[in-house]
Amino acid sequence: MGILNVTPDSFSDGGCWLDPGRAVEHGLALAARGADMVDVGGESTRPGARRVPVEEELARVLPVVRGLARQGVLVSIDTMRARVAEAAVDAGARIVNDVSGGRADEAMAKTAARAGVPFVVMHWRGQSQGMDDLAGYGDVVAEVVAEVGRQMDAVVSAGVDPEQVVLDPGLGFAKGRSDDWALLAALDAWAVLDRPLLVGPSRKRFLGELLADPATGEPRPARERDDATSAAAVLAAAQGAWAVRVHEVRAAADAVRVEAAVRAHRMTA
Ligand SMILES: Nc1nc2ncc(COP(=O)(O)O)nc2c(=O)[nH]1
Repeated sequence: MGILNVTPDSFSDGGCWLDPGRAVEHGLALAARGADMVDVGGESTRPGARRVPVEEELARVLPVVRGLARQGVLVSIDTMRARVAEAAVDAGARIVNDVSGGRADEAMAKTAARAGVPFVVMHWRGQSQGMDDLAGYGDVVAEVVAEVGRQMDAVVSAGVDPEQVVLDPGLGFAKGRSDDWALLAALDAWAVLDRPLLVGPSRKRFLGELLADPATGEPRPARERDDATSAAAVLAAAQGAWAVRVHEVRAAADAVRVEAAVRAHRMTA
């Protein structure tokens, strides 16, 4: 899943694709470089981000969703708003990716149900302003899986077809320093929910901290975390992830193809 943030303030690529024409070009480039789908988002979800008015979010994403869908790209809409999801599906989006898993907008689950498209339910504990202090787990893997399981039950009871649900551990969302690593190291724990898993490690803080400058302790800059992202992508693929959400598609797509080749060889050996 290639990331296409049409925002001025996303943490690693904010402002690059605000022009719809450039955004569509970049989405096509992501598809050409190996993305099976392109995730279009019009509202940054980085910690501390302020909400964007719905009209502004619509204005940012709809021309891009339309332009990409028209060219045959499988488009996912990254939004917490039912109204944006509905308009994006009308414009050709075929997946609804809601980082709040239907919790930020009570109309979202019914909208996703009506749209009849795959619905990503990500682990989320609250809006970006206070997200970091919503961390705090005893057993992060067990608790996150349980919380997402409950959220999946909630959207299914609102009418979403369980077969359409995709789950996501929400790396970087209400997670402390070691939580992201614990989750990435134990994706097999999600098998209990028996749903495809989307994982989003790309350029995130836990990678930056791992790669911090030994002299200064400064985290590696976000744009210099793509190699680590590709490594995380392989580890997710090796644990059976359905998809990995990344900025630098070519590197990650090539890396997971290596993993698939090794896995295929093992099966035939
Ligand atoms: N399903 C899903 N969607 C997401 N959307 C935005 C971000 C934040 O990263 P960005 O600002 O680089 O898009 N991360 C996720 C994620 O981990 N999973």
